[in-house]
Order: sequence, then C-alpha cells, then structure tokens
Amino acid sequence: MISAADLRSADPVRKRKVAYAIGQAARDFGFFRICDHGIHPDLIEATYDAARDFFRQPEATKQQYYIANSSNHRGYVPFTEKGDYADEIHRSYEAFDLGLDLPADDSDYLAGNRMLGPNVWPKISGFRRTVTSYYNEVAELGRLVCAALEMYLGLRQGAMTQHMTKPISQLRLLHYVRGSETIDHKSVNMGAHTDYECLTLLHTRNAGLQVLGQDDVWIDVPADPAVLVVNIGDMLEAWSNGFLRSTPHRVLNLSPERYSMPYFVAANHDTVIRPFDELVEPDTAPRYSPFRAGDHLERMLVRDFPYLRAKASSGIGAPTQNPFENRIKKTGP
Ligand SMILES: O=C(O)CCC(=O)C(=O)O
Ligand SMILES: [Fe+2]
Repeated sequence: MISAADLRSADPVRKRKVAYAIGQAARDFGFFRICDHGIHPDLIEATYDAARDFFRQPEATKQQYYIANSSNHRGYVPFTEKGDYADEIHRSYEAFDLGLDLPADDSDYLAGNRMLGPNVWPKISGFRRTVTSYYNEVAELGRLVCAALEMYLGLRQGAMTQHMTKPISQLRLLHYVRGSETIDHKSVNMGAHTDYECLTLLHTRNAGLQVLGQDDVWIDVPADPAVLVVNIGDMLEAWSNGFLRSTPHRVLNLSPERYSMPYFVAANHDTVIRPFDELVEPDTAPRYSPFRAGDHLERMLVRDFPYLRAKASSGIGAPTQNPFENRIKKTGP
C-alpha cells in the first residue's frame, strides 16, 4: 500500500520519493493500492449513493438512458449488453458510463467523434453534481499519478500528460448482481481482460476483483474503502515500450451484490501512442507499432458492446482480439 499524499507535495524530494514507490510497484506488479489519495470519503459515498439511486430505478426508466441511444458512448449499459469474454460464466452486471462532459457545440462532437461530447444525465436529484465532482477529482488524481510515472520513467515533464488535455477517459459506475442460481461463488462474472487506457483508478466496496500475478496466479484484491486500486493499461504499456505491463484482471461472483467505480485515464482521442524514444534501447526497434488512442479504445469497445456492432453506421469494424491480452491464461481461481 502506498500513501499518495506526497503526490501533492510542494517538496520535490518527497514528490520524487512517492513517484519512485509508485513506479516500482507499477513495474513489479502492474497494479498497486494507494491510500491518502485526497478524495474525500464523503464524496466517494455520495457517488455510490448516486449509483444506487440510478440502478434501483425500474428497467424501463434506465433504458431511457441506454448507451446505444448516444453517439458518443454515454449512458446505461444493461445486464443484457454482453461482450465477448470467453471465460465469463455468470456474467451479471449493469453499468453507467460517462466521460469528459463537453458542450453540445464541441467541435469534435459535432464532427462525429465516437468518444467525445456531452454526458447523458439521469433525472435524479444531485446525481449530476455528485458524479461530476467525483469525475473531476479522480481525473486530477489520475494526472498526478501519470506525472509521477513520467518522473519514474525518466521522461520529460508532460511527456504523457500533455496528451491528456481532452482525454477519452471514462468513469464507469458498476453494479454486479449475483443471480440466485449462481452456486459457484468463484465463477467469473466480469471476464479476464486488460484495460485499454493508460491507467485505471478503481474504487470498490466489495471483494471479488482478482489480478493476474507474474507467475500466472490470480491474486485476490481486498476491498478497502480507504483505498484506490491502480492498474496499468494498454496505452501505457505501449508508451513505455513494455517496461510497464497492462495487467489482466477479472471479477468473481464473491458478493451477492457489488459496486465499483473504475476511472480509466486515457490520452486524447487523436494522440498517437508510440514508445517513447527514451525507453527504446539504441539500435533496437520499438516493441509496439504506433496506434491512435481513440482507435484502440473503439476497436476494443466494439468487442465489449454488441450495440456498437449492431450500428451499421458506427464504422468501427469487426471485433478483434486485444493484442495486449495475450498474457491471459484461462486458469482457474
Ligand atoms: O469492478 C471491478 O472491480 C473491476 C472492473 C473492471 O475491471 C473494468 O470495468 O474494467
Ligand atoms: Fe478492467
């Protein structure tokens, strides 16, 4: 567990120290837990309350916000919106997805960008205000962790964060419900995957998350309300030329009901992710070919969201295997 308090320190020595602790954990494990992160527990609780208020509405009400009705991937993801995760046995969760809340006259949105634009807001008192506050705070924390990793990786300041001025970062409110017919509580609810962005900052209230360790053993991540779980995602694996690895993880049916809130720290839509020169050894080729951040995310979302496949006009193409997930072995618990 790493105290993240010094990420906000004015003292460069303290800042460097915490940056190294974070970098080492990212390097050695690909995921780590931070406390003293500066997001007030009351705001976290209020965000869960907002999530609960949304999910407990009748299905027909939630369907008014169905993500398929949005052109920029915002809104309600029903239990039935099942992706292509081979190892899911009792997949049973719903979600609410949102991102940077851009105005309706945003030029990227008007140009048809599939990830940018305004959020969809349910008519629930306080929902928008609370969830926006949490989004802003977790986004700020994500920038601080990225800046710390720039320092650890020996990159110039802003090497990554300058590409996060209008990011395609999403916040997901997740609600898992274990069906009464699910007898095996170690069955997989959300299948093994890597996250597609740079980093994920996840808060959860309940056990069930597992991450794949170096030796291909699934490790249980305990639930602790004071903690944010951080893992490396695909974009950062490529940016770091594989020095940091995108960590496979999955969610078991341990709890009858489970809430979590991952925030995915991404780059801007059009940022071309290619390994930083500083991290490519002289006279060797980079280990990753360049790709646009938005293209990678959209290619993966089409695998995870049947509605995107159904939209003939989405233009995203056929679902593909995520090359960053080649380390996932279909091992048992
Ligand atoms: O709910 C969790 O703990 C993990 C969620 C997750 O991995 C994801 O949404 O990508
Ligand atoms: Fe994930």
